[in-house]
Amino acid sequence: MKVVKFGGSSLASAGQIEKVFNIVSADSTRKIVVVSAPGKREAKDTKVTDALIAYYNAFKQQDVLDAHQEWIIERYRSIALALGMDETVIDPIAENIKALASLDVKNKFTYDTFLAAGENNNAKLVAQYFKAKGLNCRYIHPADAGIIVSAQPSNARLLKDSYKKIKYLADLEEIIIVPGFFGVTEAGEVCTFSRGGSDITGSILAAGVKAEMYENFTDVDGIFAAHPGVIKNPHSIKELTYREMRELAYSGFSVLHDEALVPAYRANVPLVIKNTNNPDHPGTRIVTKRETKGAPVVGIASSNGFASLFINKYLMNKEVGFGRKVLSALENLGIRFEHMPTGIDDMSIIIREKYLSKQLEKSLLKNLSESLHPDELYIEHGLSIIMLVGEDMKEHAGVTARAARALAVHGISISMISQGSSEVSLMFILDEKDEKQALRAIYDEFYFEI
Ligand SMILES: Nc1ncnc2c1ncn2[C@@H]1O[C@H](COP(=O)(O)OP(=O)(O)O)[C@@H](O)[C@H]1O
Ligand SMILES: N[C@@H](CC(=O)OP(=O)(O)O)C(=O)O
Repeated sequence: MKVVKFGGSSLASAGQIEKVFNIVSADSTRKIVVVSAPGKREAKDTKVTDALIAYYNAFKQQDVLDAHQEWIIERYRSIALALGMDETVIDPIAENIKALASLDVKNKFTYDTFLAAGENNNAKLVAQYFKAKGLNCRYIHPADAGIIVSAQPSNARLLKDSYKKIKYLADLEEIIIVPGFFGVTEAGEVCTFSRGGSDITGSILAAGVKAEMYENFTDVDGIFAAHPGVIKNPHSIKELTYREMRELAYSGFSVLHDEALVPAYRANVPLVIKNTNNPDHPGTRIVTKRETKGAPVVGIASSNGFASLFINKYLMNKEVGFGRKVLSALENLGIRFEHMPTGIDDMSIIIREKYLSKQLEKSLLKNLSESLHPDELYIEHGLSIIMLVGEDMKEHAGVTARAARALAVHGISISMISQGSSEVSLMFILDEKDEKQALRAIYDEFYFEI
């Protein structure tokens, strides 16, 4: 059996839902369907999830709510009517959206309950439509599917025991329609994964029922070798390993949530990214191991919003415990870090700017200055990372030199270079203003080999 997940772009309108129906009914092994909330119909449109966030903010500020509620209800109404469904199917959806305003604003799961309503109502609507079209299907709430998660609002993690329950879904007769993006805590509270988390639901269910495949449907013909917003007509990748995808998802390939890889990978379920608008295209397969050797660089990702904490002290390499003191200072302030390129006498800690408030920054510099007495200590903002990814990079000499030369030719200066010992990825850290040009330069350098 296959688990199929349809993203918001695949469910944004009646026309899209019609395509989803055709895809599901074309293959009788597609038994579990995970749906997102209606997404954008065109670039400037608003996703239902974002409209629910705006609704929640108004609710929290005790603002007027009617316009927010109406906009969301209207999204579902226009879809249902265009699908030829009876107007009354909207009644329970409208009631549910309005009832959110009676939740307890102080409950830490209220925000998640608002957001989850986007997928929950959509899954019910889709199931009703599929049924009316003669498909033997059933809506199942994540609590009944067995998706039980830790009580971390907006950042849920599946509790391992959940898999014991989830596997019963494999024995059900009907096609199962499950809303993505959220689970419930042991106390029964609705708790979402982080944004884009319907991909995680699909992966969990695929692992739980030991699916033969997890098909993730979106609006592109698979994963491109670089962001389509920066590179015109980028090369589409036929096959990627889980490790490569993990690196790419981490560093900016927004097409798949990076946490969605683990469940499918551990259960050895192959994952395929496919296009709802072009379902005959084979898409991109994500596999545990590649059969044939690949090009040195299979994908190039980039991401901005990084800061670098720079510490220099003469004879740092001889000072026992130096690194521990740096990491303890970060830990004590609850700051997570991403990378740590080092030299003999210096060390840089790369941190996402969103996790470094002005106040934290001040405390961090003060603590480090007192505990380390460094020669130099400062934080640089406005950095981007460019990540070249490929498991077979280690077998090709000169990848770093080629990438660095491509940047030099365009006059782009590199702040730092970092490569882990597994050599799956090679990272350049540079000024945010150079990010797009750097991506184009490196893409052009490796383009013909990808
Ligand atoms: N390397 C990449 N390959 C393919 N798509 C990418 C890549 N990087 C970013 N994207 C973007 O990701 C989008 C799909 O992700 P998302 O918006 O989450 O879709 P969905 O709503 O279907 O879940 C694509 O439309 C594309 O613009
Ligand atoms: N609707 C949620 C969850 C999700 O996964 O959506 P999508 O599949 O459209 O990325 C969000 O926007 O974050």
